Parts: sequence; C-alpha cells; structure tokens
Amino acid sequence: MDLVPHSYYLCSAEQSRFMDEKTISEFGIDGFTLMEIAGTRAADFIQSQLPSGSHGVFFCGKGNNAGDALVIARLLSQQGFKITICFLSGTGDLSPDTLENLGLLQKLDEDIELLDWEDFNPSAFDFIVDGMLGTGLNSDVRAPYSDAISWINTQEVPVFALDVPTGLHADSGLILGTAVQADFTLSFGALKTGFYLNQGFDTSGEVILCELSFPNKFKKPTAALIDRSWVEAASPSPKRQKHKYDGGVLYIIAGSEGLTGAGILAAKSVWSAGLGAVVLITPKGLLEIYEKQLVQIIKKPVGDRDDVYFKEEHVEQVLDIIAEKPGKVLIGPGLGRQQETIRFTQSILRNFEGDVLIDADALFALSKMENRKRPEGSNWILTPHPGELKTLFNQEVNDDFDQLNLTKEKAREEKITLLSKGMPSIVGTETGDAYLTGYETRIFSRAGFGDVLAGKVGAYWLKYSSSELACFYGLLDGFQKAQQYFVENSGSLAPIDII
Ligand SMILES: NC(=O)C1=CN([C@@H]2O[C@H](COP(=O)(O)OP(=O)(O)OC[C@H]3O[C@@H](n4cnc5c(N)ncnc54)[C@H](O)[C@@H]3O)[C@@H](O)[C@H]2O)[C@@H](O)CC1
Ligand SMILES: Nc1ncnc2c1ncn2[C@@H]1O[C@H](COP(=O)(O)OP(=O)(O)O)[C@@H](O)[C@H]1O
Ligand SMILES: [K+]
Repeated sequence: MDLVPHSYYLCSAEQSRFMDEKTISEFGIDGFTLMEIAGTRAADFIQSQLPSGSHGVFFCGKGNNAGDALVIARLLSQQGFKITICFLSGTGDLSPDTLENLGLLQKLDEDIELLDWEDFNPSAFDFIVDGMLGTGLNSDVRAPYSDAISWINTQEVPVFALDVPTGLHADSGLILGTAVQADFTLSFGALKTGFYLNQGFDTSGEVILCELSFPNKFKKPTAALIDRSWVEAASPSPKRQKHKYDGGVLYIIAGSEGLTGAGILAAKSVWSAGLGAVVLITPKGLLEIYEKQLVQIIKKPVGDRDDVYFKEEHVEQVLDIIAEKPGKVLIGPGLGRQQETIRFTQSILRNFEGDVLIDADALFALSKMENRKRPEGSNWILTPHPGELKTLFNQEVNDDFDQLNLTKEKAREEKITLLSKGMPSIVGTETGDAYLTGYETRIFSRAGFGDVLAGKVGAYWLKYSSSELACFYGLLDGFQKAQQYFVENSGSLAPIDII
C-alpha cells in the first residue's frame, strides 16, 4: 500500500485506537492535545458551512467522542455561535479529557446551556452535532441514546457526526440497533472502513477527514479508497505504441448462442479503452453476428459452421491462436454453462501459460474445477459478483464486511488479483492489500455492466502491465463515464452509455 497517500487509508476502530495509544505513549503527544486538534479541525469545517450566530445542539455521551464535541462547542461559542449541550449519561462519569474540556467550556462561557436528555426541550436549532458514541460503540445502542437518535433523525437541519455516526459500527458499516443519519461525518485521524460498507454509505453523508498528528509508522490500514488522483500518480506512463501490436493483444474468448451481447459489449469496451489490437475468438456459427456488430475488431472463428458455443474440441485451435502474438486473455462473458463449454474453459485455464482475466461463466467453470492450480508463470485476475464469489470459495458471505475479509484472504492465499464486485466493489491483491470504491456503484447493477468492466480491466492490464492498476482504471473509467453521462443526460444508465 506504499503508493497510497495516507488520507485514503481506511481503518478499523481497533486501528484508530492503536494509532491513538501509540501516539500518546510512544511518540509523546497526549490525548488531550489530540482532542484539541480534532475539535479544532472539525470546528473549522462546521464554521465553513454555517453563518455565525447559528444555534447548535451538541449531543454528548461520556467518552472521548463527547470531548471532541465540547472542544468544538467552546471554539464555536467564541465565534458567536449559540450553543446548547445535551448529555445522554449525565456528567458524573465523563472520561478525564472530556471532563477537563467541560471545565474549559464553562470557564469561557458561564451561561452556556447544559442539559440532561430528560430536560431536553426540542426547539428550533440550526444544526446538530453528534458526539454521543464514536469508535467506543460495542453493542446495540441503548436508551436514551436511541431516543436521541430518533429525534435527531426527524430534524431537517444539518447533522455533523463526530468520528462515526452514533450507532454505525466503524469497521463493518452495520447499524447496531439504530444510527444517526448524518449529513457530514468528520472522521478523526483516518477514514473508517465502515463508511463504505453495508449501511455506512447511506448513513455517513459526506465524509470529511480531520487529520491528527499520528506518525505515519503507526498507520496500519485495513484497506484504501480507490481514487483517480493517487492512481494516476502511482502509474507508470503507458508505453507509446508504434505499431498496433506493440502493446500486446487482448484475446477475448466469449459468447454463445443467445449471449453474443456479452461478447460484443466486452469487445467494444476493450476497443474504446484505446487498445490497438483486440481479437475476439468465437465459435464459427456466431461469426456472422460479430461481423455485423464489431467492425474494428479482428474475429478468429474456431470449429464448424454449426458450432454456436465452445467445445472441448476447440481447445487446441484456441491455444494456437492465443499463442500467436504476445498478449493476455479475457475469458468468460456470455460463454454459457453447457457441459462441453465448462470442460473447454477448464482446459484453457489449465493449459494456457499466460495472463488471464476470468469473468462470468468462466468463473463458474473455475468453481467446478478440482485442482485450481495456475500454470507456471501465469497471472490471474478474477472478477466475481457476490454470487460468484460465494460459489467460487464455497463460503457464506453475509454482508460487505465479510466480502472485504474474504476478498483479502483469498487473493493473498491464491496469489491472484480479485475484483469482487458489489456496493462497494473491492480489489484484493496477492500481497494481501485491499482497495474499495468509495462511490455509488448501484447504478451499475444491470446486465451488461460486468462485461463492460471486464473489457476495461483487460485493456488496462495490457496498457499498464499491472493487474492492480488494471482493476483501478477499469472501475474508475466506468465511474467517470457514468458521471459524464448523468451530466449530459437524464434517465437510467445502460452499459452501452459507458463504453
Ligand atoms: N485517534 C483517536 O482515537 C482519537 C479519538 N478521539 C475520540 O474518541 C472517540 C473514542 O472515545 P472512547 O473510546 O471514549 O469511546 P466513545 O466516546 O465512543 O464512547 C464510549 C462510551 O460509550 C459507552 N457505550 C458503548 N456502547 C454503547 C451503547 N451501545 N449504548 C450506550 N453506550 C455505549 C461505553 O460504555 C463508553 O463509556 C473517537 O471516536 C473520537 O471521537 C479524539 O478525541 C481524538 C483522538
Ligand atoms: N465502474 C464500476 N465501478 C464499480 N463497480 C462496478 C463498475 N462497473 C461494474 N461494477 C460492478 O459490477 C457489477 C456488474 O457486474 P455483473 O453483476 O457481473 O454484471 P453482468 O450481468 O454484466 O455480468 C455491478 O453491480 C457493480 O457492482
Ligand atoms: K458520533
């Protein structure tokens, strides 16, 4: 994960605590100072969003999350904001740094309104700050916290959640009972994985990172966010091609009767990513369809005129074709699940000593293979959707957190690159790192987007010679085109719109 700027790291609650403790005990910046920095950054942000004089209600628990809220309240009160503080567990049991900050707040502003939840009088506030629970959440949210959350979630003013929306699990993004629906989450020290998994994406609102003074050596993230800014900075400049074959060929093994659309989408997608040479290998019976649809792309038919899907008897011909020029193979879109096609696919995977991107029906064939050992010298990228991921590894995947863990584990164990699709899509690498898309991917959950993605990943694999960069660019490319589409058009997105 060396190439990723720390601001894209995604951490767990445990990793946040680790950084906090090490910075205090080994490095020598105390917790009170860290709280002051967190609160200062958060107050700056809130101030950038609201006019002075705005009235905010600050909901505080008893841990350090409440301490952050009290720092913000003090700083904003000095800037002319009106402040009401509401304690959910009273003030008798506050953590030491939080208690100290309560003292500072009162020292500056004796008239500040301090209430307990029982005395809270809902009136017109301009904004809400959630300092109830942060990374210390350890079970379903209890009353009166849950009551406060219900009230907050009916309000129409901006809600600023500190570190994590109360009730959202920082690691898994699962809601423990109930959770604050935030407009902004001001995350301290590092982003949390839970903002992007399960319900996290819809609960956290816009996520703002408030950096703390943690030395880099204490940063040990679970994953990182994929973002074009650092992906481009981390990329070698692609080789300039003199001849169309210089960059290598992407051989696509796809399609069967009734499923030629998948092959067409994948081939068009590869072509539009700018690759010089694309060869679509097809059973001869489907050649005519492709000739009409894919003008720029070279087609290599195998078998007889009445073959409309791949069979074992095509293996040698196909292996000869893919050995003709250096390149990589994309196998899977629309192959179908005929027994003969499954045997064909397994035989290609067993025998081709080169780089293969395995998608769709080829993943099904792979999951039915007894011995999944890769031929010496070959690299594999697998692009399963959640159903394919389960079948492939014969494991239950109950939620996104499971999916993240399984993707990381299997990519490392099997020394492959695993692009596990979903919301979010997750890339696991053979070194055991993981990367997540931090954007809306549900717009891509219609038939055909997988084929387009596979084509893009294949094309970028040849362009950058890195399976990881291939996945990042493939995902980002689709996202960028989708954004452009929504700016220029209305209505729902179709796969052809992002080719
Ligand atoms: N890097 C860091 O870790 C830093 C952390 N800071 C803040 O400190 C927070 C963590 O502080 P704490 O560890 O004190 O934890 P919290 O402030 O999240 O609260 C823990 C308290 O909540 C109670 N609690 C836990 N689950 C509950 C539930 N389901 N219902 C009701 N009460 C529950 C616990 O009994 C405990 O007393 C972070 O989220 C962040 O806001 C900042 O002050 C700056 C530095
Ligand atoms: N650009 C993208 N960024 C993130 N995820 C993507 C992107 N394109 C596709 N996906 C993921 O791939 C899924 C579609 O793949 P899949 O279910 O295999 O579809 P298909 O029916 O085309 O085979 C989407 O639901 C989404 O999770
Ligand atoms: K919170």
